[in-house]
Amino acid sequence: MTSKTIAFACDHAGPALKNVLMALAEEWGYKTLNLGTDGPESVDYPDFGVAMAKAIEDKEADLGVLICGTGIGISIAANRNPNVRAALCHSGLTARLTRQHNNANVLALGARIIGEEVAIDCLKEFLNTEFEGGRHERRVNKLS
Ligand SMILES: O=C(CO)[C@H](O)[C@H](O)[C@H](O)COP(=O)(O)O
Repeated sequence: MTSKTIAFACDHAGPALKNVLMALAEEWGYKTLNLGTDGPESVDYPDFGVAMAKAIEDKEADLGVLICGTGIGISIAANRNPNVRAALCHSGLTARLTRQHNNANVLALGARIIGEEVAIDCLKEFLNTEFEGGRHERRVNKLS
């Protein structure tokens, strides 16, 4: 059992995938924080990227998952906050490596780019992988 809280946010391209991933995270013992959006009405991804950044900055969540059509716009928005290292991933391997090397604290996914199984794989690797530190710590420190 983990006491970590994972925040989830998406634009209108992501509610279906967000619900699948949130349910899985809860099944795996994580607390979840849903920052919306929850319906198909068109919204603006920066609003949700910024909401995620605030949740990370305020320590309401330990890690986050962002979803938009490509994962690009919403990760750009979140990454403008210096507390966020959002990584756009398209495979379990990239999700694992961004935890090991970049200490990414937010996983970004493109709901119109990858399928559900790949997204689940990304989430599993992201949540089950620790930062390696060492030479990577020096590089991550230079990001801020
Ligand atoms: O920000 C994006 C592109 O990097 C996302 O894919 C958005 O979800 C997309 O732009 C939304 O597009 P829509 O035509 O308004 O659904």
